[in-house]
Amino acid sequence: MPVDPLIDKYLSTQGICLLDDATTGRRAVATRSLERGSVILSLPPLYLLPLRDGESDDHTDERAAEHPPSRCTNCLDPLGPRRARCSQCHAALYCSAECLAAHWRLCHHLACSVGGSGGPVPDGRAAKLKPAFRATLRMLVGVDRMLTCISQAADDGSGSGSGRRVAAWMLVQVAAWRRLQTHRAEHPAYVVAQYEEIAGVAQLERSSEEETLDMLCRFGCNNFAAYDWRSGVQAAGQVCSPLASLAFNHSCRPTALAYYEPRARNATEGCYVVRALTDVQEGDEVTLAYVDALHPRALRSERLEAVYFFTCRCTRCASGGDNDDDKAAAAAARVDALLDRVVPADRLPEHLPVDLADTPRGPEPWAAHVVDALLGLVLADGRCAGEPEFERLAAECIADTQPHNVSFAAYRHWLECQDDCLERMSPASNSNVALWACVAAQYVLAFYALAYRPFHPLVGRQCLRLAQTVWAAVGIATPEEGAALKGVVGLERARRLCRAAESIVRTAACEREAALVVAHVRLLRDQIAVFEG
Ligand SMILES: C[S@@+](CC[C@H](N)C(=O)[O-])C[C@H]1O[C@@H](n2cnc3c(N)ncnc32)[C@H](O)[C@@H]1O
Repeated sequence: MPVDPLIDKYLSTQGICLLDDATTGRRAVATRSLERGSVILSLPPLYLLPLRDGESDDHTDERAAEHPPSRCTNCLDPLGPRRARCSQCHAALYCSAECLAAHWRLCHHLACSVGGSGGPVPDGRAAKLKPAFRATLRMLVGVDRMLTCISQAADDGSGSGSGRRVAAWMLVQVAAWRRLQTHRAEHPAYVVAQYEEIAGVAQLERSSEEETLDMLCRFGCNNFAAYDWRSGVQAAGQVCSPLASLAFNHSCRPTALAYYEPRARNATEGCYVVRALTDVQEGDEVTLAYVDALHPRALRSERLEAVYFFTCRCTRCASGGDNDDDKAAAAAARVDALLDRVVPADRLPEHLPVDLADTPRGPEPWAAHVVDALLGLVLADGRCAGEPEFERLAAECIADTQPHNVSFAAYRHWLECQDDCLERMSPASNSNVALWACVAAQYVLAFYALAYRPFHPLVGRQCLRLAQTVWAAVGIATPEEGAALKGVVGLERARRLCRAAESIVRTAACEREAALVVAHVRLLRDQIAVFEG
């Protein structure tokens, strides 16, 4: 059934359509084949909320203080000395005059002066609210203002001389906003009580309290986090992009990836971008991961049920095993079952390099084999024929492992070990620290490759991290340790990892992130080339 003429038309130009689905409401299906890395959607969000220092994207941090704005309203970069302030509302802050101009053209011309010059949140009123809810209040007032301005300007007739222009993307986003699910009845009482508190402070002129509560429920189960492209793990803002929320269902084995791109390709303004993580065939569903695909199934389900109010029916969670038609999904489900295993409390410490006194021999064969298969696939050197082949090989590599080797607990252990070693690594440190860092980084890469798609930017970034760690280790190793290092992961491997990192981030990462990773890769490859004469 058609959803909305505007939405249907827009999506058809992107190579997808929305189909009714008995389980999920609607699902986005490819109407032509979409190549890995291709942009499926690139649309400015209806609203982008920069988080302030101390605020988290889920607003659960009760200690969060109401700090002054710390990030640019347009690109989410930290505000530096070149900061610029909108001269009309005096509220919107930008990292530069360029961002101010881009944001004005994009949408600020529309909503800037509405509601006086007091900024997006009514003066003084925000102070009545617990700090943890203030980001939601700012989002609520901001989205309400955008919706009002867009409908008023559309009624005026765009270009009518009021200076307000309604762009096509705004109408598409508003049409999608109206169709988003609220899951109102499923919100627990304590969440509704929080929303009532926020609605009471916001006092939106054009929306009743009921409508305001619906808006808050929509945010709760549809908004996305925008990550800082430098760290990739720290939320820098919250994105309200209704079309992306309406179109894409969740999968623990998603076919696409979404991120906020401050200056998207062919545009000066920020867009919420959805890109294919793998080749998508005509008729296949395009999905995103609403939760971390590396988390065990129980943790993923818990979060999906608590925040998004559904029981996941994705191919990975619904797969019955070997008899499935979708062999790759069955392999992913087998990997899932292994990652889910519980480690007896007394087993994990055996693997901890407690005092880092022992020289590591290298990671266990399964991890080295998974990394080899990954490099074979990405570098297309004939050692791994394609993604299904990679998934089959990866599942085989870990089939006979023990829970203390392959499980979520083991992943957490190696991640902590990597971070710990990297922090301690210096030219003066015991060079075993560097060797352990290489071992840990290789394990982490193997886990990423198992749980995310091989061309996921996190996999690319970890390839770079491992290559950088090897290079740092070379700098501080004694000749004997150098020999041990070769056994762990040598410079030839580091070179291959560099090529893989570049290829992966060029496929699906945010452009700014990809540019940063590529610059690091180039530097490292030059250093290795000089070292080897
Ligand atoms: C952001 S919306 C996605 C669009 C939605 N299908 C629609 O028609 O509005 C999220 C909602 O879609 C449904 N959904 C998304 N992914 C799902 C999945 N893997 N399993 C079951 N339901 C899902 C749930 O009702 C969820 O609350």
